Amino acid sequence: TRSTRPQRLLAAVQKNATRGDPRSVVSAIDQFCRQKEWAMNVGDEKGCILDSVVSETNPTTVLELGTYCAYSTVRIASLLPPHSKLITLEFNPDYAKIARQVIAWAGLQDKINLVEGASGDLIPKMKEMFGVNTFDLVFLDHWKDRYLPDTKLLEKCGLLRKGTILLADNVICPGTPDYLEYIRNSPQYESRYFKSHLEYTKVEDGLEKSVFLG
Ligand SMILES: CCCNc1ncnc2c1ncn2[C@@H]1O[C@H](/C=C/CNC(=O)c2cc(-c3ccc(F)cc3)cc(O)c2O)[C@H](C)[C@H]1O
Ligand SMILES: [Mg+2]
Repeated sequence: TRSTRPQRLLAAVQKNATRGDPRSVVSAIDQFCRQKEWAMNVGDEKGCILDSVVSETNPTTVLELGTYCAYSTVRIASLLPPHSKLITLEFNPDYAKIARQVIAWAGLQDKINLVEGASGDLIPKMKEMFGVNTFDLVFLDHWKDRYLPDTKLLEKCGLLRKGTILLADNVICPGTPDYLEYIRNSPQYESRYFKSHLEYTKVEDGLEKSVFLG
């Protein structure tokens, strides 16, 4: 049977990227998506904004919602200080399988915990599963209608602390209107919009960075 796009993306990584070199994995995926097949990775333009937020946050504990092919997973983990942890949640086993291989090619297995399952089920288990107290940074990039419920769940589970950063992809395209409305009007958050473009296109999109005020 015909291969899937994530399988072809992985093949491009294994062909064009250097084992153990996360930046070459990121470049290989961007090249594949620009030259061969579009895929819904945060991409190189928004990726630079992601890099700057990660670098200035210098997080010890990161949560990513929606791994897909692990493009942003690798991008984030490559910037983390030693002994820091990135937990990424992916409920589709086929994508998880591809993502694990991309992460392995980048040589970042020691910094990344990919957990298969739905965020709604796993977020309440973060403390018991990983001894996480609170997250320093959360990257939201899963189904767009799940950003708001999962943010409220993170609050309820006490996984956010004063200063925790939430960074949300696609707040314009495809759009996350209920999340934006909530986070921009809540006295518990200070938000800022970083205007950019939908990955590999000229369509407007952007990232919303929100600080939890506690
Ligand atoms: C109930 C489960 C919730 N909990 C969950 N728990 C765990 N994992 C979850 C959960 N919900 C989803 N996932 C996983 O995360 C991934 C899903 C990612 C979704 N991303 C988009 O839909 C998107 C679209 C466009 C786009 C823009 C313009 C276009 F024309 C076309 C496409 C661009 C973008 O940058 C985008 O990120 C993965 C596929 C999916 O298995
Ligand atoms: Mg996205």
